[in-house]
Amino acid sequence: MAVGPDTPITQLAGVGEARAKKLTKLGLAQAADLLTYYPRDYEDRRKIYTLREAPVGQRVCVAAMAAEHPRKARIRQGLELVQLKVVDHTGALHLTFFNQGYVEKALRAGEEYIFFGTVEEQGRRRAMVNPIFERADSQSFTGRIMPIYRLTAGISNHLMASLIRQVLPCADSLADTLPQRIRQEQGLASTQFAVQNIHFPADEEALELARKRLTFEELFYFSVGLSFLKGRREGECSGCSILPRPLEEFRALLPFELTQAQRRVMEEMAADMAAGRPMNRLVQGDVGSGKTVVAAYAAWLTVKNGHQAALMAPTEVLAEQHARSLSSLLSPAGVQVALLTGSMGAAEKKRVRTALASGDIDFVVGTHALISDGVEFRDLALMVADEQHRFGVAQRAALAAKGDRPPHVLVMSATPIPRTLALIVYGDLDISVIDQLPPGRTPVETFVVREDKRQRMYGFVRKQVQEGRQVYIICPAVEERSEEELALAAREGASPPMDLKAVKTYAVQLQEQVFPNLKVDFLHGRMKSREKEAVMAAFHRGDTQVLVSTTVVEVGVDVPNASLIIVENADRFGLSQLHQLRGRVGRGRHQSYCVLITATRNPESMARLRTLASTTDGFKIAEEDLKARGPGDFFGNRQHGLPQMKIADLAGDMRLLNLAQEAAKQLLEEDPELSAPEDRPVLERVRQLFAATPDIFN
Ligand SMILES: Nc1ncnc2c1ncn2[C@@H]1O[C@H](COP(=O)(O)OP(=O)(O)OP(=O)(O)O)[C@@H](O)[C@H]1O
Repeated sequence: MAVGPDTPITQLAGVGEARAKKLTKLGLAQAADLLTYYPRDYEDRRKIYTLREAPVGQRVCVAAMAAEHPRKARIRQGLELVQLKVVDHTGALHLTFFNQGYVEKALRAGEEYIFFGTVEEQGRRRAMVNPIFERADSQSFTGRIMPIYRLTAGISNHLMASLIRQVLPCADSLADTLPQRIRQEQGLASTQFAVQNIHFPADEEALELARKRLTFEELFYFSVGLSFLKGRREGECSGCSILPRPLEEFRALLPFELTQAQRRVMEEMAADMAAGRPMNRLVQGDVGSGKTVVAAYAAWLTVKNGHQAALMAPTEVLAEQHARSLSSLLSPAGVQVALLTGSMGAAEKKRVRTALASGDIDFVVGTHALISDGVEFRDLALMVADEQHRFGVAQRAALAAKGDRPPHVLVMSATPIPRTLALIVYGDLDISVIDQLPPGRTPVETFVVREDKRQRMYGFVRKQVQEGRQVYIICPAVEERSEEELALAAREGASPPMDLKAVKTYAVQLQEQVFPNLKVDFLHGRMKSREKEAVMAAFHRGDTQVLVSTTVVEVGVDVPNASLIIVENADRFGLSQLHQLRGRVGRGRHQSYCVLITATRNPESMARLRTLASTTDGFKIAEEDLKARGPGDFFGNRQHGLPQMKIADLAGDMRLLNLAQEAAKQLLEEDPELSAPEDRPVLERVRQLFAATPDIFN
């Protein structure tokens, strides 16, 4: 049967109904899907050893002849094994296959095979368990560089590779969608060559060429799509024009001088908002760099121009804090600030909604509830969102559809994102970076500590409190662990989350047994909004000295008098998250400390924690985190509304990204509508790639 790009996988050899279901889970339904299911890694199986030379303990290929008929034996119910001896002119090797009954018939005495597996020494003899094998004259899976694929239970790498081998011939019928001139300029291989060699590379050089071609292509189509998105916005002149006002007028409201970086970002925003088209800007800043005041400035400008502004915070705790501080900052300037969160009483919510619709409230601060149905604005001209909100393309489009014209959008990110990644995830946004901390901050001293130092650490807590400071103790609470954290813990082979300190129990225990003379309180995400508010307010006032909490204090919480943060089970958190947590201290004039407690013996986990202890540069930490966890985990399964990358390695493909962006720009300058015959396939590919992104073409 000839396989074409749209041949269903069920027609491939080796795929029954059960396997088809599993493959569908991986997004594989037809031949074309397999062609773009790129390997995650490769294994060099080119060298074929003699039995004597094969190194012990490594996965290697050996060539040998079956010296006998395989012997099958049933050990017990559910356990069956096949054994045989293979030989070459240098020696012998004993093979054992568990539960692979077919081997009995697949291997024949006197025939030559290649076996791939780990050579073990069993006493004086050499052995291999469950090797992969094929006839010596075949060399499909041995004797070459083998692709390693992402898999799912019930689908082996061997099977995946054999499926891809079946569909590879149809790569020949693929048209090359990259215009010839771009291919030539960039020195790129053809589609056929690239697809063939990304799966089954002839050698390292061919693999490199294939990877370059496919990565470039992916980044190129992505860049073209983003240019369309941006271009559409720039064509929209319907944004609300916000007239600039002297920065000094706003500065006069503040108790401190703005940093140079804050001023620069404020000017960038003001220029965007005055331009008559909607602003779409991402403001990044390390922890404590003073992002709130930048957002406050945008809101102040908007309101002073007679429009409304909204700010969405990632948690209720933070929404309350922002509402409080922004209200005290901006009300002297005549700005009416209100809070709106999901758990407020119905009557209260109704009152705020009515006031928003009538325009009595100028600036509303809330959680995600703000963009839920039923919230109407008289004249919303600015939306400030947090990066954690997944406030991607789709959400922005939904919001734009609410009013008469799209509002200005400011996305705040407390997680410094490496620049490559920011370009990809927020590629359709302009980016500003607050790369300076307010003056007078001393870096937080960070220590990685083992359980046996616990008593000393409690002593340190008492000392800090005696000096008038306050302390956070963070526990990863069972019920609040995200899937991301669970996956991370599972990967590191950590025990199930039973031993984790549950917040409430731990707080009570500390109060009664460890700090009877201090005031200890606790906070977690499951508490009622009012309770949370009361706990945070008491901590802000300094009534509580030790606050035991889950990561609800992770982002944004600002209590400058707190000088010590202790993180229990620190190895369970991602690096960027720990950096955020650490950012809760060191926000005032006092020398501050971060203590990371861990019981882990895993060297990688320890290395990660030490990285954190050695630097306070959030961008450096984010890069390490990205390297360790990969972009998928780094962002969780965050929907940003833009296409997923299949091959581009976001941490490392900066140079290719630049080339691809340049090429995209040049192409669109030459042919803005992509209407020339050789450019039309580009348009088609971009359409497919961005099929799920609302609003890109129309
Ligand atoms: N230019 C400045 N000079 C002095 N203090 C400042 C300045 N800008 C902001 N601050 C203060 O620094 C603290 C941190 O500011 P803010 O809460 O805005 O940080 P952030 O960037 O949101 O950090 P995080 O992401 O950690 O929440 C606040 O107490 C704020 O009042």
